[in-house]
Amino acid sequence: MIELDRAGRSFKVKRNVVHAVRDLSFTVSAGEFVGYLGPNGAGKSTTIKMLCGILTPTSGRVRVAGLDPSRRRTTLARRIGVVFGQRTTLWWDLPLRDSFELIRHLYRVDRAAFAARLDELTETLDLGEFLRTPVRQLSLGQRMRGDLAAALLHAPDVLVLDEPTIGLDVVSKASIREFLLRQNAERGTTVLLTTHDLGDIERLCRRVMLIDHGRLAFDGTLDDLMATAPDQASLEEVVTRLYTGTAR
Ligand SMILES: Nc1ncnc2c1ncn2[C@@H]1O[C@H](COP(=O)(O)OP(=O)(O)OP(=O)(O)O)[C@@H](O)[C@H]1O
Repeated sequence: MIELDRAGRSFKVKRNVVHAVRDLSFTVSAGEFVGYLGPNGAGKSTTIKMLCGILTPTSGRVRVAGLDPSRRRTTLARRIGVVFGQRTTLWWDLPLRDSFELIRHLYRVDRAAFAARLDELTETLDLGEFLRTPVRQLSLGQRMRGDLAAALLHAPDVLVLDEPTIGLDVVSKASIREFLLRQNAERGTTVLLTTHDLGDIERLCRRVMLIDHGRLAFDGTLDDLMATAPDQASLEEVVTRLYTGTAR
């Protein structure tokens, strides 16, 4: 479902070249739920932007649902849902329901399919109480649930999440995690999750990829990841060792 073959992306900054992502190869199969970890500045957001076609790779090849994201961005938009936890894709002054209606038009979702999907998402994400509330009046947790619904209204095959639980309290996090697990298990949605919250990884991901300085530093199961450190180490300790290079 997601395929990177020696993908790279660099940026020219004044006279220097920043290699945000280099020589990155991995495959995510349909139905997988994969955690994508890495320290600040490792290249996670750059990877995600290449996956949704916002950035074109400067080398190598990227495919999502068989499509070249930067060339087929509009076609791909029907197959992929993206949530950037730090930013909203909703219209700030509009009631949540109106944002969803605009998204229905943008994605040309059939009216009946949209109504059914919205009912389902309203129930599973518990949106009923604030569907008529302008987005700017929503709490962070409510807004995040709205953003998740917006990313899934067109029933995409792939969901890419960039820090979807950032700033949320434990109860809101738990309900979003529960929702994502169900979305993956019941609908078979492929999920790539970027997060600095290791609780998200422990609760949701069987497979973990770790990127550091733009390169893939680990790709395996959560158990394999834990096995890189001595017994009894917590996930936080394991990841810290990898980030600081003591395990390499
Ligand atoms: N548009 C840009 N122009 C120049 N440099 C960039 C640009 N976008 C990203 N970079 C650089 O590329 C590197 C990777 O950045 P990226 O945002 O992908 O990291 P990240 O892993 O998402 O980090 P964080 O966890 O802090 O969000 C960083 O050194 C960053 O400064």
